[in-house]
Amino acid sequence: MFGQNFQRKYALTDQGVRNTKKGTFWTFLVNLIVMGGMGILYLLMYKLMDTLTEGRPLPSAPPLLGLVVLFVLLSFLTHLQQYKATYGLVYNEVKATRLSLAERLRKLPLGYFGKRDLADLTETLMGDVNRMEHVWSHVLGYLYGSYLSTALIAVCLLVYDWQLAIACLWGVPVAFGLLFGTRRLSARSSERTKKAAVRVSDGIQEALENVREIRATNQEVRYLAGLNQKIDDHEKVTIQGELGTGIFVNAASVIMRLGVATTILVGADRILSGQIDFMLLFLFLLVITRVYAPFDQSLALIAELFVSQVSADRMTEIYNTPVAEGTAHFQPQGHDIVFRQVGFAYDKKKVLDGVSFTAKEGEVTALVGPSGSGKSTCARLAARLWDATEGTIQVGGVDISTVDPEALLRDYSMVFQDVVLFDDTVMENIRLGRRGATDEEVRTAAEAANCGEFIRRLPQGYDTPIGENGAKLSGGERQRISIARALLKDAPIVLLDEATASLDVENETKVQGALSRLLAGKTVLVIAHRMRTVAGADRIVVLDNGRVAEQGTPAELMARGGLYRRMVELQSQSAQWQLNQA
Ligand SMILES: Nc1ncnc2c1ncn2[C@@H]1O[C@H](COP(=O)(O)OP(=O)(O)OP(=O)(O)O)[C@@H](O)[C@H]1O
Repeated sequence: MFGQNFQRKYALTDQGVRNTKKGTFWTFLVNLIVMGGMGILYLLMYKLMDTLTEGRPLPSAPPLLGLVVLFVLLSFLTHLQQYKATYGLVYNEVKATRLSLAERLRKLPLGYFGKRDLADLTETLMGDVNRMEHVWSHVLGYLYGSYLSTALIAVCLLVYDWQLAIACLWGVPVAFGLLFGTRRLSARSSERTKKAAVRVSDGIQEALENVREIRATNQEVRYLAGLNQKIDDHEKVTIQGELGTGIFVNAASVIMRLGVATTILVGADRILSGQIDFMLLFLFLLVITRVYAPFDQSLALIAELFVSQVSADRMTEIYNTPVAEGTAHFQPQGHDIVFRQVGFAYDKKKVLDGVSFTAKEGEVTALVGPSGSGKSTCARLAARLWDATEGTIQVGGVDISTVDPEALLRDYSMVFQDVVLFDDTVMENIRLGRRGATDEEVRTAAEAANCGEFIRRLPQGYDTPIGENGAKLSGGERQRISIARALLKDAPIVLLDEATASLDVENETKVQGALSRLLAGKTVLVIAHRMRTVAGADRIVVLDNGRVAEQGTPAELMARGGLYRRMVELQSQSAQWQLNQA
């Protein structure tokens, strides 16, 4: 019952499965003990009836009182344990699940993040886990515990009097059948609601991220109208979904309660024909109230279970996506990067084909080519941010597809155009380059990256918080911080993606000074659009439409008169372009 399928179905951790078992056991016990309470009531009634009809003396109070006290005590203790095993333990499950999902996401190949965007994944980590928390704490244990206790009670009733038992229990399978029959409908409407919710989060995130562009193009009214529409759609499908589920749950509950009427009818008929006495009918009526009580609650719970299946599936999908794996033991002979007949496709679109080149240790290898020719893709593959679909990439003679990405990336520093900074102090943002670096080492790296001067001007120097994604810094300052990080890491391979593209002349000179310190003696793979930047490279690989068009030293390529030369000439023409020429 609680095997692997169960675990996957409800996206539970191993501990979560153990907790659910405990919750089920205690719910089972609680239901039986409460049923025992009904037994005491029945006994009391039986004795009273004897007194009234047969004139027997009233039963002695102490044993009955003892029984009641025992019942209260047992009931209290089992409820307490049930509470602990469901609500208490499950709150840890939420934390454990979020951590294990985050851990899994950390290891997934970048390609996965193209399939599910940020808002979608945030919705899983926050919304879906929250929804499942309610299922784990309020549903699973109760439901499975109630299944077991009802099955046991049903068997006892059937043995005792099968006709009355059928009269009182027939509604249970019919009600459940109705809910299970409409399960697909609930799941589909829940999926619609979920998609609409993700569209709303996407819209809000996009609006916040692009607030500058929206204002600059006077699109506020149009954009907000679009967002409003998404919110209205979400509201509509949510109401439709809840209405649909509500109708089925209430119908199932009414059907189940019809069992009381049939029990009375069958019971009355059998009393009249002298087959049973009134006390037996009374016993069955007492028992069915207890059988229905947990199931009444369960019907709503089952509906919730169906609706929440979409959330569980979205979490399980993360667990089931294969992670980029490999050996943690990475000991290359040197750090030459060798591409051999590398091919790559994003989904089905092939963007690299038969790419071969070597970026040697101690040299700067520049990747150039028209926009969309595959330069950034090559850099991503070189760091195993994605895996090549054809050919091999080696670093120091080791095929990188066999190396654990985390172990591999210890040997890489990356400086990209879009620098990512965290909402923390300058000091901690640079220290990300090498955890455990001393304050002094951070300062030395910052000075070498020409950061010292602007950091000293900040109100609290190195201890100044820089806002979300470094909002309080200029483009050049952000880029120099990322170079300081790379200097601190001092990895043997440096990947540079158009690092100086968006800077003014003064900043560019400062960044370039910092870069030359960073690059000395390393294997450097640089993606550059400006031919001026790459004229000093040792080797240039020219990509065109996903293939290597030509490669060699800048002088060789100039002499060859191919694509590289054309690009150099085109850029020197455009360098003379001025605003008034438009
Ligand atoms: N995540 C992605 N999913 C799908 N296609 C992508 C993705 N990233 C890039 N591409 C496509 O792959 C091709 C190569 O892109 P790539 O970014 O490597 O080129 P590039 O030479 O670096 O371009 P640019 O100089 O404009 O940055 C392009 O056609 C691009 O549209």
